[in-house]
Amino acid sequence: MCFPCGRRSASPLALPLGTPAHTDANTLIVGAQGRSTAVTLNGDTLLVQRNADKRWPRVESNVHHVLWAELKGGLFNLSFLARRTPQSPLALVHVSGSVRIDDIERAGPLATRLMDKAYAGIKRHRKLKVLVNPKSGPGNGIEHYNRRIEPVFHAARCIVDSTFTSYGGHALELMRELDLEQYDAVVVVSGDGSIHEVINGFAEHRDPERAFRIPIAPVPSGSGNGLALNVLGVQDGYDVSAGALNAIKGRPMHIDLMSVMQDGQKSFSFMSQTVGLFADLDLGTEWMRCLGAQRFVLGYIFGVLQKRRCPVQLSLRLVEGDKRKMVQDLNAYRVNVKAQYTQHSPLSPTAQAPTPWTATTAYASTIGGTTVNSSTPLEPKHPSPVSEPDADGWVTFNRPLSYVYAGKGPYVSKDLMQFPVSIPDDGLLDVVAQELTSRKAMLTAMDGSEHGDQFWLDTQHYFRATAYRVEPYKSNSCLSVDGEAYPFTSFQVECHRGMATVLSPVGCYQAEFHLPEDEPRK
Ligand SMILES: Nc1ncnc2c1ncn2[C@@H]1O[C@H](COP(=O)(O)OP(=O)(O)OP(=O)(O)O)[C@@H](O)[C@H]1O
Repeated sequence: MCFPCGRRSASPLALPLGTPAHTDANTLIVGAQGRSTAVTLNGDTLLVQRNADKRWPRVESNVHHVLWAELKGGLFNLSFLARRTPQSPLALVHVSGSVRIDDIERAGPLATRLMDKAYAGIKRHRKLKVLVNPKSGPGNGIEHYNRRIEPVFHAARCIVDSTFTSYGGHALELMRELDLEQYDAVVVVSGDGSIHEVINGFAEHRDPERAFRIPIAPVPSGSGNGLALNVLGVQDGYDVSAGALNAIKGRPMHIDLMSVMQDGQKSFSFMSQTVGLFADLDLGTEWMRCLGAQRFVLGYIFGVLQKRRCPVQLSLRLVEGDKRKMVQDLNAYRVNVKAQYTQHSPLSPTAQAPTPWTATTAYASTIGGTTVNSSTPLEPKHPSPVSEPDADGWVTFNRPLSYVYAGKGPYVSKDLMQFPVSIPDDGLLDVVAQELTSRKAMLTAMDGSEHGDQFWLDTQHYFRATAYRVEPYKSNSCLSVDGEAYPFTSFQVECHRGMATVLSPVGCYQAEFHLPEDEPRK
């Protein structure tokens, strides 16, 4: 019999006469006549047919979505995640019932085979520290946790220690004191603000190096959910069940962190820092939190109509300024990481993710916007937007700005792939300097921003750098770090290679970005 999430099985019963026998060696009939369920494992495909369920009679899934399978006291129990349609979120399905006496000998080995495949190389019974932010996004974190996340952990027999955060800064305090022996991963049911706190809590831990080796698993319940989108991909980036599955089955992946030095204080950022238009819209739309990600779109339109100049001086320690080369580096990286990422690397608190990425081709040194790498002899079409480098290799951006947006990870929200060529662990951060341009051009730039199309705009200057500095020449503006408000004073950011760890289903950011087939947009 199949039960929706939460209901428990019937007691083991001898099946009545007349129950159909199993149809082939890979199929097991579970439950009593009339309400029986056929469970078939064929390669990696799990098929569950439950004729009594008129709404969802045929459930197909991948064996990697199996959370648990066992034969216990004559009952066959199976829990897994499946999609009702290819676009649906993952739903929890339970099958539980007695098996025929004749089939008992096959039921045990089938359960073992399901579990061996489902957890190949992955530790079972993960010990999870779960943080739930009740206030993130539209404020339904607790409901999501109780209805859709905790039942998945329960089905996978995880050992869960959960805390609902009570105030801003609570997650940071908990992570600062975290007993590192106790957990395999920290699961964060929130948006990016609570992840920012977890990172900074680890940084303040008495053993920060070990704390940063504890992988973070984002479960999206905020507005932007940048980390969840980058780790889970666009389809699953807003699916709390996919986030829970990644907490149970994901493998460690290194990510770079960025230190933000401001007024003698150091903090860490995992996603982004922005001043100008995007900081104003991020921080100025807090009151629209109930709208979820839509608040960013409305904030952008409002900001463009105001057309304010971003009052800062931007300097960078530049490594690459050739957009085409960046796309080529990204795709070389993706080929490499997919080959390196083993499906069977085990997860334990001390497990090592694959080593941080080293570019196979040396980075070009880029001066004044012109790449001086002999393999990509592109001539600049326009006067350079940056100065000649000083003795320490710093250049200064010399055009009026609408915004500066810097960070790691392609998506900052579902509607904006701001850093399409970002690589998780190469020690470089991406810096976007958007020139002040017409309102029409800025509104048009929204078109395709979910695919990163704005990357190709001539007025969008895109740099890869090891560090950058922002010096405001006015005081009345905003700085947003990972979506959190910071003082609007001078700051310098440096990239720290592979410093933190996240759980990932695939070992790299899940976002495709390629060279355009036709000419880039102007
Ligand atoms: N119980 C609470 N009451 C008030 N604020 C809280 C509480 N728990 C956590 N917070 C704070 O809520 C802030 C916002 O949370 P979060 O970033 O998770 O959501 P969001 O801003 O909607 O999502 P995103 O950052 O993805 O846009 C965090 O900075 C965190 O400090």
